[in-house]
Amino acid sequence: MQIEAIGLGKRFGRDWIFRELTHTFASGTATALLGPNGAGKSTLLQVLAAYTLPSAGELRFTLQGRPVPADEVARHLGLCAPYLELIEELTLAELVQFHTRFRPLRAGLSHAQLIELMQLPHARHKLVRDFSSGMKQRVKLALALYAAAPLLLLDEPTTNLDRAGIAWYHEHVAATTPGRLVLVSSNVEEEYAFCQARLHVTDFAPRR
Ligand SMILES: Nc1ncnc2c1ncn2[C@@H]1O[C@H](COP(=O)(O)OP(=O)(O)OP(=O)(O)O)[C@@H](O)[C@H]1O
Repeated sequence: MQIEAIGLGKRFGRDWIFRELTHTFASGTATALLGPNGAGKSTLLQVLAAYTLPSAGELRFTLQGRPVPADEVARHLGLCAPYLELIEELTLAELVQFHTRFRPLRAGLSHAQLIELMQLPHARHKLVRDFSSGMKQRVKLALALYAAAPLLLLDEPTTNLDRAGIAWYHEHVAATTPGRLVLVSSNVEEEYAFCQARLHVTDFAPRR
């Protein structure tokens, strides 16, 4: 997947968050979207995911040389974000079953193997509601990382992870990101250190 942003802008009411953002996010690259709290990292990620409409400019999505309409981008992405809720009434096994019906796993990976990769086989029949926040984050990350999706979007990916969880994140990022277009919204260096490119949202902040 490649995303081309041309003169992209987003505003809420009268406040522009970013403006005149022109950038190509090339297939096979990982880019960190950086900036202080409130700079607009999550907003930019959501606009680039075609979750939120831009207020100005244009986005072009291309997959293997073919244009992808914005309303089809969701089918091609794995997303892990704090605002993405897990279905808490399901057990982990049920959640994986449900989620993978519309977001299949990469070829050859079974549900049981994914739950092993999460290091949660002991919790497979436990309600997600009763998971710790770190366990929930590992579930969210694994579902995104191991989705058969050419676009991977990670918003504050190490939220709620302890040291072991962060080591787990690094291991699975290394295993799953090559060849994909990856965008990481973050202000924690260790969660975006693997990214080859950096984009500072504040470089596109309008003058007030
Ligand atoms: N739906 C919305 N309506 C109005 N304002 C919004 C909305 N979503 C975000 N904002 C505003 O846009 C600005 C950028 O928010 P955003 O969450 O994108 O920043 P961020 O860089 O991801 O911040 P953080 O590091 O704190 O997560 C903030 O001022 C926020 O209040």
